[in-house]
Amino acid sequence: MMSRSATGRLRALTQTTARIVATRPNVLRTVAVPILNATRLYTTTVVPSTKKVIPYTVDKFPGHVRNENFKKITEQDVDFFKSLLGETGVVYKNEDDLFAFNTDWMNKFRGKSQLALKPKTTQQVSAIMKYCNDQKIAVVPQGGNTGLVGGSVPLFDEVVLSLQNMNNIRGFDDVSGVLSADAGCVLEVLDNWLGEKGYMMPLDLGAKGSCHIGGNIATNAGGLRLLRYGSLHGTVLGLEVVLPDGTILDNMATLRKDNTGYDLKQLFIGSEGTIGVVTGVSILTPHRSKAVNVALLGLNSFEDVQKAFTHSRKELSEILSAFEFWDINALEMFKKHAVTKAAMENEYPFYVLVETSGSNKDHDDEKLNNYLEKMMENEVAQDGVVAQDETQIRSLWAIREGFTEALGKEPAVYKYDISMPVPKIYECVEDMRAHLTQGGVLGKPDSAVIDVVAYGHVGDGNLHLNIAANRHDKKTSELIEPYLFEWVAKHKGSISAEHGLGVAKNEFLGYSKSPVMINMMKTIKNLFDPNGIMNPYKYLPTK
Ligand SMILES: O=C(O)CC[C@@H](O)C(=O)O
Ligand SMILES: [Zn+2]
Repeated sequence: MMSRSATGRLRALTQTTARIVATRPNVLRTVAVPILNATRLYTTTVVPSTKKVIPYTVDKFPGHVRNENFKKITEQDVDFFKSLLGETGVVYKNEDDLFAFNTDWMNKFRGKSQLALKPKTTQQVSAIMKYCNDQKIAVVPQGGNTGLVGGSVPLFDEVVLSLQNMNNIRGFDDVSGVLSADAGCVLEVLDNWLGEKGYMMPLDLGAKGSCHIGGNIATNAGGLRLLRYGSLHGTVLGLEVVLPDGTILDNMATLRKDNTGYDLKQLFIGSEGTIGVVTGVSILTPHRSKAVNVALLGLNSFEDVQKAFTHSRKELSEILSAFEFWDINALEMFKKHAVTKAAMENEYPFYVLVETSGSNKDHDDEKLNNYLEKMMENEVAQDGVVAQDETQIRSLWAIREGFTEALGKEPAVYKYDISMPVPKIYECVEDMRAHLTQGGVLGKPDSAVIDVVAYGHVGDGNLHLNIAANRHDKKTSELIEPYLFEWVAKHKGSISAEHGLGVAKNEFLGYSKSPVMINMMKTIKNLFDPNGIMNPYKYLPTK
């Protein structure tokens, strides 16, 4: 751990496990200090609890109307699906079993589907889609169901098409690093499997223990490694997709270069199951880094967060693999719900987590130490800890990955995932706090809003603004929306940086896309899905 004495010199702390400390400016060394004891909050399987009474989405967020062009499921339809998938591939009219398919993991959205299907092959997915298209049965493709905008659960009686039984690894080329897998493979399972071969998945999310690679692609999930490895639009080389009419689009390419025509796969990345079902993927995977370091810094202002970020790009350059931030409010929220010891002696308004990944430990250590030393010397950072082993690395990441689940334990939470120029990020948070205080819903003991907390991916200009509340009420909702979206649009940001639109953000698309663009999106949707059966009521504005 590093800390600054009153005289501005760096000093060793007097605690007991192991870390880096600066004894005087320019010299960093490892000393005995404690590491926090944070529990990992994300459970490996996120299953909603049936014990809680969750209101239906259509009751909680009124205004949705069932499209009566869609057929209601009959016993004959169920017989067809059973003949195709067998008894075990069909879940019908069993409230308990259907609960997990109807409810998102945050227990925020709940549909009324009576039928979930669990195909094992692409051919079965194709037969299901052909049947549903012919019969005009609405379908919601579902992966690990860890989304945050209600995109993977039905609203009314749409059939849930779960990819959970399609979880085979199809192949791996250890020269090119290209992995081919079924869409239902769990991200962490793929990452562990690749780990044994010295490779890793190019994306990492807090929900890795539950989310499916197919869902990641359908939502264009960003996550914690995007800064280093880029988005799925770059790493996905090929896709296998079943179109709404059952056609199998086999584009499982493994080529890095291919300039022959429109790059069709890109359309499906981030399409949230509205134009096809992703059933297979080939993805470029990087080598697993031999040397990984994680440092946590305490800072006084968001100005300093930005300075720390700019310096990290300059000083750490090619070994920088993540740069995440959170504010003290997020940390307090984490501590409220997790068993944890403080990572630092004092508290700071802001924290950043810096990760480096490289192939030469000595080289990386030296670079990181130089960077940290500069941050301390220049008073950009007020305090810092550096993880000494894998357990400590996981403990520091557990804080960053734990905010979502901690917030999920609050009575209600308004979640926003926005991107904008980095200097604007915290202005947005402060502005929202002032706006809610002025509006009379924040700041008093009986206020509807408990706290406004902020964290996110600084390197990607992506802020996760979360407003924890005692209840969802009209006054608070109307104060937040469309105020926040107008703010984002004014600063040329995006109303959904990485979580997608689903049923939570689709009506606000106009704040991020022009009418011309929205019309073009609608044309694409109609081209692929003229009957509109794929994940209806979501993604595009309905009003
Ligand atoms: O809870 C959220 O708002 C963000 C979830 C996820 O995108 C993250 O970065 O932790
Ligand atoms: Zn995120």
